[in-house]
Amino acid sequence: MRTWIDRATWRTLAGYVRPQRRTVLFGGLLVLLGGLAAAAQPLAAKTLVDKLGTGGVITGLLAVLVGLALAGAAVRMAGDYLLERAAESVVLVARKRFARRVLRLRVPAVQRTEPGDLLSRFTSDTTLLREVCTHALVGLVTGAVTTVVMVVLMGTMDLVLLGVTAAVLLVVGLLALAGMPMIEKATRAAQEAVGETGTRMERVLGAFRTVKASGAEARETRAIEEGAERAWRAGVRSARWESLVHGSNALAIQASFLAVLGVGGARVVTGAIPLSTLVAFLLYLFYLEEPIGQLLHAGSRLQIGLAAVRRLSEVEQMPAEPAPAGHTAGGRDAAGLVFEDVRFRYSPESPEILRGVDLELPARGMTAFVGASGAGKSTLFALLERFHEPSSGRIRLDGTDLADWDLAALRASIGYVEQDASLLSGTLRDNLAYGRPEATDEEIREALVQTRLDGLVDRLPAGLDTPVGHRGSMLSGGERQRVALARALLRRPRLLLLDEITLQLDAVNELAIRDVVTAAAETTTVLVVAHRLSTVTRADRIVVLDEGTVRATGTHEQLVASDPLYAEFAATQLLTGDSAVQRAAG
Ligand SMILES: Nc1ncnc2c1ncn2[C@@H]1O[C@H](COP(=O)(O)OP(=O)(O)OP(=O)(O)O)[C@@H](O)[C@H]1O
Repeated sequence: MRTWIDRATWRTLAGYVRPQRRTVLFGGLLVLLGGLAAAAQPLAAKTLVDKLGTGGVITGLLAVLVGLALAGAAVRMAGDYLLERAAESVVLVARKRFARRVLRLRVPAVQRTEPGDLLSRFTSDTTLLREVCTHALVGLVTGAVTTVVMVVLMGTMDLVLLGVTAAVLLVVGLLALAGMPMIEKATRAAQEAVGETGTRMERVLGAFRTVKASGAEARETRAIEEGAERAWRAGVRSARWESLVHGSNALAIQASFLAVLGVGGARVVTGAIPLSTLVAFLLYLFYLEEPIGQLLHAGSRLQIGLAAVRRLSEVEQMPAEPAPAGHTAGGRDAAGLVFEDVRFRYSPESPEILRGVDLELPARGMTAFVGASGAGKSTLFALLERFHEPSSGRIRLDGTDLADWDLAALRASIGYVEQDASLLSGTLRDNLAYGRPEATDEEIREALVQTRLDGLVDRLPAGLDTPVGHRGSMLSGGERQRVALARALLRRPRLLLLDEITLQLDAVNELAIRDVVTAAAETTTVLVVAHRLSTVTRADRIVVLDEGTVRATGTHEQLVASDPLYAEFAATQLLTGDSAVQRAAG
């Protein structure tokens, strides 16, 4: 059975339980002692009945019985508490491990997943671990040990009756073995459906206005409801198998009871066993229901947990970036960059996006990348951040291959403003200081003035402490861009990557931002993806990308004179808007 031999799943499970092993062991021992105290009760009862028959004094024995019951219950309670505590800790460990792993995942790995699904694994699947790692594992051991002890004790009393009992119990065992994998399968299906529902929900919330503007509310509601119903159906399927497995226990015990009563009664009549043995045997049968129930419950919980562990370990096996080494800040000077025959495709099946990029960029100054949509401009930036690795060729920063840089040190050198500048929910201050939490108020204010956001901050009700909403939805597109630029500048980068940041800005702000970027280029290596003529004419050099290769490099004037295709591109595709900028400047 796949369930029992899947090594990765067991390894992950063991990883969650290991930190709690002492508590689990001790708690399990207490539960076991409680079970054994219960197991001793029928024996004491048998002696009591025997004593009653011979007219002996029973007060001492009665005290032992009460003492056993009380001590058993107390020990059991303490054991249960310890196991519950360990169970919560197991969930905590799983959540921490999951969070650590997710944040270290490589960008392409995350791009292939759905955030809603990852979220459901983080919140829902980890919760399913609560019982599996403690109660289920302990239940398996204590249930098995108590059952064996009881069976041995029953065997010492009468082997014939034990044979009758064993035959009936065998049926439960077979039923349970058949049902267990079905529980795991149904649980996994239910959790997968929960993940799909989460994905669908995240899709809606991520584009809430588009959903409304497209009138897609009913369609999306139906899709989410269908996912929820699939989860319900699988959950019910699991419940059906669980109740079958658990219910078979009571049925088997009752059937054993009747069989033992019949066979045992006959044996008492023939004098093969005394009445007290039959009474004790029947009592054992009833006590046996608990450890067997424990075993079955543990087995089914284990199946549910294994389904969850399997989903969590799938994420553990996704490719991750190396763990951060000691953070080395690197130098402060502008960075020199060299691309050597860089080729790249997003996946083995996808077309080659960069097809041999050769480029040498000096430290300091602004380089503008221009080219048709899809030429690979943003992809080049993604390679610099090492979100992806080149398929072949090398990129060298300050003479060192990017692959040999400590990832944290490399990223600490870079300020990156993406095409769709992402803000995080939180306050404006959180967003500005995100790349450099230790930035002082003075530095933040300076970055605000540079990016012309000081006026906005003065207008906001709580100034820098105003929440910006989910993904910055309470700011305008242009404001988001400028916050992202201020955030990048605050990092004091050696290499500033700006992906189409002026597109959403009005003339006044564009002019201001251009000045900031030009000033930054005096001390920093600035690479911009440019769509405006005004940006390229200010650049120290322009790199024309054409279908993944460098078509030409030079200044605007040089390229207009030497490259008819660039001249045409500049005339038809670069946005001018210069008259508005000039007016603003004037
Ligand atoms: N994660 C991805 N997986 C697969 N293909 C991708 C991925 N990201 C981008 N692409 C493809 O790679 C090509 C280059 O994309 P890139 O974003 O680098 O272009 P660009 O020059 O920046 O274009 P634009 O000016 O429109 O932003 C495009 O054809 C795009 O469809």
